[in-house]
Amino acid sequence: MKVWKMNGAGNAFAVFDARDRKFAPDENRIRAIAEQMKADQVMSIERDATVDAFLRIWNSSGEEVSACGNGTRAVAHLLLEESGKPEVKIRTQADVLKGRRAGENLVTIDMGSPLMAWEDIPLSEKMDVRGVDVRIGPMDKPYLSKPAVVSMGNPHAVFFVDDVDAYDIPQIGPLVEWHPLFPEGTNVGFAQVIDRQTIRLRVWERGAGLTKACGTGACAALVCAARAGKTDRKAKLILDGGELTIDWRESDDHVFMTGPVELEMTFEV
Ligand SMILES: N[C@@H](CCC[C@H](N)C(=O)O)C(=O)O
Repeated sequence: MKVWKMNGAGNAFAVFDARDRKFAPDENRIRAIAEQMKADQVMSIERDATVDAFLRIWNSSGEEVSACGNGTRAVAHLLLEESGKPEVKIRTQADVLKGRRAGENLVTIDMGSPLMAWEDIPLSEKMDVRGVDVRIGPMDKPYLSKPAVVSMGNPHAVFFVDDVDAYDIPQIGPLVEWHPLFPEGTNVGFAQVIDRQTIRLRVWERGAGLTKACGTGACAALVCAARAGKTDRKAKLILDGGELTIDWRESDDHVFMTGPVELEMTFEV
C-alpha cells in the first residue's frame, strides 16, 4: 500500500492509499502510526463511485473524525496531480468538498457553509453562539471567557485575544476541549485580530493537541471574526506553520481555504 507523508501549512499527515487494499486500523494502530510518523492526523483515501475519493480521517489520539481542512487540501493535491483534472471532489463524513489548484503547491478547497445553530456545533444546551458561557481562570475574574463557536463540519470554539503568545495553550486547550458544553469535544482557537484582513491564530486541536496549523480552525476563526464585525470576510490567517487565505463568500455563504501543501515522502508498506 502506498503511503504519503504530507503537510498543509505545517499540519502533519500520514495518508494511506486504501483504494485497492483494505485499511481498517483500530485506535491503538492509529496512535502508533501517528507517533511513528509524527502526524497530527492519519487519513485513508478510499474508492467512492460518485466522487473522486472518500477521505477517512483519524486524529492522532485514535478516534475517527468528520472533517480536516488541511488534510483535504493535501489529498486534493495528490488527486489533482494524479488525474490531471482541474477540480476534484472529495467526500468526507461531513460533506462533499471540491478542491482545485491555486498555484504551484497551493490548493483551494470549497469548505461549504459554516453551521451556526447551537445544535449543529453541537453544544449541550441552547446558547448564543457568538459568545458561549465558558470561563477560564478565577470565577470572579476569568482571564478568558465567551469563545465564539461554529461548526466547519467539526466543532470549533474561538477565543479572541490581544496577544496569542501570552496564553499557555497546552494548559488551557484541554480544559475547553472537553468542557461539558461540548458533548463531542471541540477544537479550540486563539485568534488575535491584527487588522481587518489579518488574523494570527493558534489552535489546540481536539484529539491532536497544539498543531502548527488547523484548516477548519482557520475557517472557523475567520467566520467568527467576520460575523462579529472584527474583520472583512476575506483575510490572511497566520499560523505557526504557514499562512492560509480564507474567503467567506457572500453570494453563497461558502468558505474557501487556500494554502500550501508539501509532499515530504512517499513509500510502500
Ligand atoms: N487539522 C484539521 C482538523 C482535524 C480534526 C480535528 N482535530 C477535529 O477533531 O475535529 C484541519 O486542518 O482542519
